Amino acid sequence: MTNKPSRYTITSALPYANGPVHIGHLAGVYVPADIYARFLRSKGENVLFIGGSDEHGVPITIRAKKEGVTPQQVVDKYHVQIKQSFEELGISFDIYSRTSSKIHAETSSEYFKKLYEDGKFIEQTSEQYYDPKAEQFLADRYIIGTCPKCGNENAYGDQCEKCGSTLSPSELINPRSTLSGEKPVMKSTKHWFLPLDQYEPWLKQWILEDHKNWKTNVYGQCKSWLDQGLQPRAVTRDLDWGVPVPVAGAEGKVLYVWFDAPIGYISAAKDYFKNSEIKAVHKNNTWEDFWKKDDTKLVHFIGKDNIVFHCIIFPAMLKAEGSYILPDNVPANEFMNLEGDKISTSRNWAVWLHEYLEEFKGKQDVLRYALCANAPETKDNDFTWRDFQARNNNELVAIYGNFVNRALVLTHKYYDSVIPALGKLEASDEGVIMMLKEFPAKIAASIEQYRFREALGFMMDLARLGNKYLADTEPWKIYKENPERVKTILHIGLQIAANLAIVSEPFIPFTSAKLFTMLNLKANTWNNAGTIDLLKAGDQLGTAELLFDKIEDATIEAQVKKLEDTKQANLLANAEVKPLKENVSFDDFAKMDIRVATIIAAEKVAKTKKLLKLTLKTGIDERTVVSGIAEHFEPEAIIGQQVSLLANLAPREIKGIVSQGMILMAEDADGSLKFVQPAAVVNAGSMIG
Ligand SMILES: Nc1ncnc2c1ncn2[C@@H]1O[C@H](COP(=O)(O)OP(=O)(O)OP(=O)(O)O)[C@@H](O)[C@H]1O
Ligand SMILES: [Zn+2]
Repeated sequence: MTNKPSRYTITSALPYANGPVHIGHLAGVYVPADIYARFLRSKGENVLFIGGSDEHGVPITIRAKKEGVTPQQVVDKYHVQIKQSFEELGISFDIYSRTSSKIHAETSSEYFKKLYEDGKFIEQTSEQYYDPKAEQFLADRYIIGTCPKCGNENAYGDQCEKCGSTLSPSELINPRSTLSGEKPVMKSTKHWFLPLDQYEPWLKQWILEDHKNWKTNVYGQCKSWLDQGLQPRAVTRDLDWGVPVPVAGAEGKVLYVWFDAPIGYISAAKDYFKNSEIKAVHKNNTWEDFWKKDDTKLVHFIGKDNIVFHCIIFPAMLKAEGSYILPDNVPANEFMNLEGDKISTSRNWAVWLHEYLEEFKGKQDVLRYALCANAPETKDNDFTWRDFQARNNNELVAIYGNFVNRALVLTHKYYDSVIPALGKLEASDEGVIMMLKEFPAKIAASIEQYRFREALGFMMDLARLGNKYLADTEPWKIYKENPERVKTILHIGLQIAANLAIVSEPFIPFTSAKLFTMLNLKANTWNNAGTIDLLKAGDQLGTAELLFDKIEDATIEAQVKKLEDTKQANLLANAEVKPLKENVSFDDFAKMDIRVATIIAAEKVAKTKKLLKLTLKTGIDERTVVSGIAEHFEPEAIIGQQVSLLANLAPREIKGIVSQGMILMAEDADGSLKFVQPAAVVNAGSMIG
C-alpha cells in the first residue's frame, strides 16, 4: 500500500474455544494487535479491530466427548470466559464474535458456494481412514499413530506435536482411532480441494516479490512453503460439528475449520455493522468498505503456527473469491515460552489470563507492559516471574510512577495543585522541550513497523527524560531560594507527564486513563503530543494517586511455587508404571534375607558422583554397603535413618570397597529416591517379610 489508507481492518487470530487464554496468546497476538489498534485510533484513524472465538474443528468435539457434553456447551463456556478476560485486560476489540453464530454459518456457507459455483474447487474421491465401530471417518486428530519423522507413538493425523511436522493421516505408522482405539479401515469418501498449486505462481509474485517488507520470520516461512511446492488442500471434512458443506451430495460433511475460521473475520465485521448506529463511529462506512475497498489496509495479527493459513491459504481463498482485499501485512510473532518450557494448554503449563486477573487485581497494565517488553517479535522468548517483577519494580514503579508522582506531589505541595506558569526558559529546559518533541513520531514509526518492543522502550524513555529532568533540576532543593524557577520546572514536568499520558495509552491504557484524570485533562489524541501546550497554567489538577506499587518477593515466589506444583503433578500423572515381573515361588522369596538396619555412618566415595559408603547396624553385625544415592542425600543428613537391607545379597566390590548387601529404595516419578523404611522405629535386625 503506497497511499495513506482511508481505514484499517485489524484482525487478531481467533482463539480456539477449547481452553482459556494464556500469556503466550497475549504476547504473540492480542497485546500487539491492541497496541496497534489503540495507536491508530489515537491518531484519528478509522479502525475496525476484530476478534472472536474459533469454535469448530476436531479438538472441540474430542473434548466434548471426553467431558460428556455437547461441542456447543464446550464453546459456550470458553467463549464467554475468553471474551470477558480480554475485556478486563483492555483488549479493545470493536467486536468479539464467534464462529458458531448464524451470521458466520451463512457467510462461510455462501463463500464456499460461490467458489464452488465458480469452479474454483476440485472434487476428489479418495480412501480415508474410517472407524467401523464408531461409524465415523477419522479426520485430523481422531487418528493417532507413530510419527514417520521422529518415532513419537502419539502423533496426530495432522501434526506431530513432538517434532512439529505437518502430517497427513496416511503417513502415520500403526494408525489407530482415538474414538475406539481400533485399527481403522480405508473407506472412500468425496472431498473438495482448493488447488493451491494453481495459486503458487501468483503467491510467489505477491509475497516473495511484492512483500519483501514483511517480517523476516514471516517471509522466511512463506518462502520455505513456496519453495517446497504447494499441493491441493482439502477444505471439507467428514464430521458433524461445523458449517455444513452447502452442496448436493455432501451430507455429513462440514467445512474444514481452517476454511471457515478466517472467514470468521469477515462475518465478525458483518455482525458488527448489523447495528446501524455503529456506522456513524466509522465515518459512515459499511462492513464492505472494510473488506473490499482498495484504500483499506488489512493487517492480520497471529502467532507463527498460523503463518501458512494467513499468508498462503486465506489469501488464495480471497483471490479465488475475487471481491476482497488482501492483507497488507501479517506481522506474526514467534512463541512465548514460560520459565524455560513451551506453554501448553494440555499440560497446564501456562499463566492463565483469568487467573492473573483474579490474583493481580488492578494490575492489567503490568502484564501488558511485561509481555510487550518481552514480546517474541523476532525469536521465541521466555516469560519468567522474576522478569515480570523486575519490569514492574524497576521500570513501572521506579521510572514512570516515580516521575509522575514527583511532578504531581510537588505541585500539590507548593501550589495546592494549581498548574504553575511557565517562566523564563533556561538552556536545560529548551533541551528537554526539544527532545520531548521527537518522541511521538519516534514511537509512532516503531509501531507502524510493528516493532512494539522498541516503541515501548521509547515510551519509557520519555518517562526517563522526565525523571532525569526533575533529578537534574532538583526543584525540592531550590524552592526556598528560587520559587520562580520551580514554577517553570514543574510546569514543564507536568507537560511531560501529559505527553506520557497520551503516548503510553496504547500500551498501558488503564494507567494512561488514571493519569489523564490526575492531570484533570480530557483524553487527548496522538497528534497533540510533542508540545508543552497540553496543560494550561492556572488550571487545577486532580488528586494524585500511586500508579504502580512494588511487587514483593513473596508474591512472585507463590507464582513460581504454583508452577512447580504443576510440574510435579504432570510428572506424577505421566509416570509410567512398570509392567509386572514374572511370578516367583514363595521359596524363592523366602530365600531373601531382608531386614531393618540403621545407618550409623555415611560418607561420599571419593572420585564418584553417585556413591555413598554407608555403615549399617544390622542387629547381627556392623557392615559396609555402597549405595548409589549420593545425588539424593547429604551423608550427614541420613545418619540414624532406618532402611530395608537385602542382607544376604552376595558381596561385591565397588570402587575398591566390598559392599555387603543392598538397601531398598523407592523411585518416584520424578526420579527422586526415598528410603523404604518401617513406619515407626523398630529394633535393628527386625525381619521384613
Ligand atoms: N506460546 C505462544 N506464543 C505466541 N503466540 C501463541 C502462543 N500460543 C498460541 N499463540 C498464538 O495465539 C493465537 C491463538 O491461538 P490458538 O487459540 O489457536 O491456540 P493454540 O495455538 O492452539 O495454543 P494452545 O495449544 O496453547 O491453546 C494463534 O495465532 C497462535 O499462533
Ligand atoms: Zn514427530
